[in-house]
Amino acid sequence: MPLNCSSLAARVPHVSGSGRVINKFTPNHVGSLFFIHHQNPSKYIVSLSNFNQSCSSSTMEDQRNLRVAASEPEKYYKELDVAVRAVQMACALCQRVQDSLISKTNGQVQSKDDNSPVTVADWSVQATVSWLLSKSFGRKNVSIIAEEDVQKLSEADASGLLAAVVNTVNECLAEAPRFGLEGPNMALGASEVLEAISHCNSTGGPTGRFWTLDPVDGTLGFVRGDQYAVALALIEDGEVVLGVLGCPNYPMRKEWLSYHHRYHRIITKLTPPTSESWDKGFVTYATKGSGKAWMQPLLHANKKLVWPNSARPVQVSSIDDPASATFCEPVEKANSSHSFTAGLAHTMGLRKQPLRVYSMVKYAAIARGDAEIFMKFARAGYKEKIWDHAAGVVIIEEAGGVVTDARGHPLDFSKGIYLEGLDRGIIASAGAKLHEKIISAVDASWDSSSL
Ligand SMILES: Nc1ncnc2c1ncn2[C@@H]1O[C@H](COP(=O)(O)OS(=O)(=O)O)[C@@H](OP(=O)(O)O)[C@H]1O
Ligand SMILES: [Mg+2]
Ligand SMILES: [Mg+2]
Ligand SMILES: [Mg+2]
Repeated sequence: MPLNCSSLAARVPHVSGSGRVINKFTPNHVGSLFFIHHQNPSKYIVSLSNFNQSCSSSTMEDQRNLRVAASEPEKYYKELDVAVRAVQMACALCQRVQDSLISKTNGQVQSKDDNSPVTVADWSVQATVSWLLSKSFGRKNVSIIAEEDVQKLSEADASGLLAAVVNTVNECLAEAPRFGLEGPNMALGASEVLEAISHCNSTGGPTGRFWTLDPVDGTLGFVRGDQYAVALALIEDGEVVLGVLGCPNYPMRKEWLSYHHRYHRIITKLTPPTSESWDKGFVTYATKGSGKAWMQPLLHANKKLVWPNSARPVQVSSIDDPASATFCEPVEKANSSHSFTAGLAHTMGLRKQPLRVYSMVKYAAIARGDAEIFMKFARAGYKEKIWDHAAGVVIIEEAGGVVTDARGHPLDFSKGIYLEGLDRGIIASAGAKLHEKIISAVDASWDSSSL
């Protein structure tokens, strides 16, 4: 079989036509140069040996990468690959549901016991991702902690809601082949959908492996037509080892991030759909210890895109002067004290207005260099949940940033559902220098605060 771009691309999920040149193939390759991204070198090597081609590396660094890749296959490759595809599918699902929520306002938003909102999208994403992980890795090998449960869906008067969830899940899973995943042979029934949701009943802890999923983070933003995220992470022996964040409404012009509430209207009126797939939304991801974080466009946003999807690296901002830094925080005052962060901003000499954005999109904004600081100080007694942070933490760290609690201690994902022991609040920043300044500012003002 001749080695050419399409035959190799068919075997190597992340190959694209726009990466860095790392190899010349000789003697029989078709086309003079091949372009490849670096996040999957091990697969790449497998393909080369299958084809029995010789290759010459273009730089010393590439030769080193190739040797490393050949001797040490990338850990969590398969998990990352499935997780990225599943989050891509979840983003497609969410966009469909958000469009229908906004155009119809037909009451598909429910309230949970704590009065927080939940929608068809939250349950449907949880069922879909749970089903896809079980399909890919075997149900008994997959443990998941996720936000939603089936209680409300199982109530006697919830048959309409359950039917909407079942439809939404099946509509999404029918698209699985386009994302390179296997869907069900026939549409799932209500009991299978409920089973997939309630399979997410892991309690986490310090040993073993489990996934953590926030099917829709920032549900309030979601129902308001604004920012939200789909967050999936894998935790092994208490450490987040990979994270994937889908941010379907993230504008490629970062100034639009702060246009919340009016965002949806503006983005749909001012930017007609074009062939440019980067106008809005992406999936960002990283594997612990890789030193790289990636971002790829949403597949469904551009019907012309098929898997393998292309990715590009993301990096935190190099700004370390607070005067030029942008800080982001939750939109809702109830979720984080705006007055305390305003005081910190003043003390540190931050000049810019806070960027208030719903959901873990804030983590994505730091990872891709659109903001430098994220601060969250929840009211005393509120316990942060692991699914609200796990994916964002590993992505920021691999993009070059720092995430700790507001005392400077790492977040502890080994204690079950909650980030037990979290001190004061959460700080993420683009680098150690900025980070230290924030922790010092918190130290200086904590005792006089009412938190
Ligand atoms: N009282 C209180 N204090 C602190 N945090 C809370 C609180 N209530 C909820 N939550 C969690 O906040 C998640 C959304 O967080 P955000 O940072 O995006 O806040 S905001 O929506 O921008 O205000 C939100 O996630 P989702 O439920 O997935 O939307 C909640 O897990
Ligand atoms: Mg959440
Ligand atoms: Mg949620
Ligand atoms: Mg919620």
